[in-house]
Amino acid sequence: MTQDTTAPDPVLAGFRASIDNIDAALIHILAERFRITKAVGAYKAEHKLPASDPSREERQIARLRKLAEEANLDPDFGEKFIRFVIDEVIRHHEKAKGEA
Ligand SMILES: C=C(O[C@@H]1C=C(C(=O)O)C=C[C@H]1O)C(=O)O
Repeated sequence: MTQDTTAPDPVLAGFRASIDNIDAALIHILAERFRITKAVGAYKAEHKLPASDPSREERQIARLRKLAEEANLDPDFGEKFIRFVIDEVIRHHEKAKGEA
């Protein structure tokens, strides 16, 4: 017999309510991070500083991999996620330099 996927499932709905709250928090946290990195981009453009700082990124990634391990999160996933975010920030910084 196939499962009726339209029937309300309060257990699944409870899990999903929590996932929705966590996703909302992630969006707010990311928005706040991009708000501050935008200010960094403007500062770098004004002071003719390079858009990226690979040694800072290396330290961040090492720190976050350790935090991920301690939090029982796959450190490779943690690194991929922060790399994705940082690459987007650098793209914004390069654009800000082009506009300065
Ligand atoms: C935000 C900065 O600019 C870049 C972006 C980073 C980030 O998103 O964490 C880190 C280093 C830089 O490559 C910075 O230099 O601090």
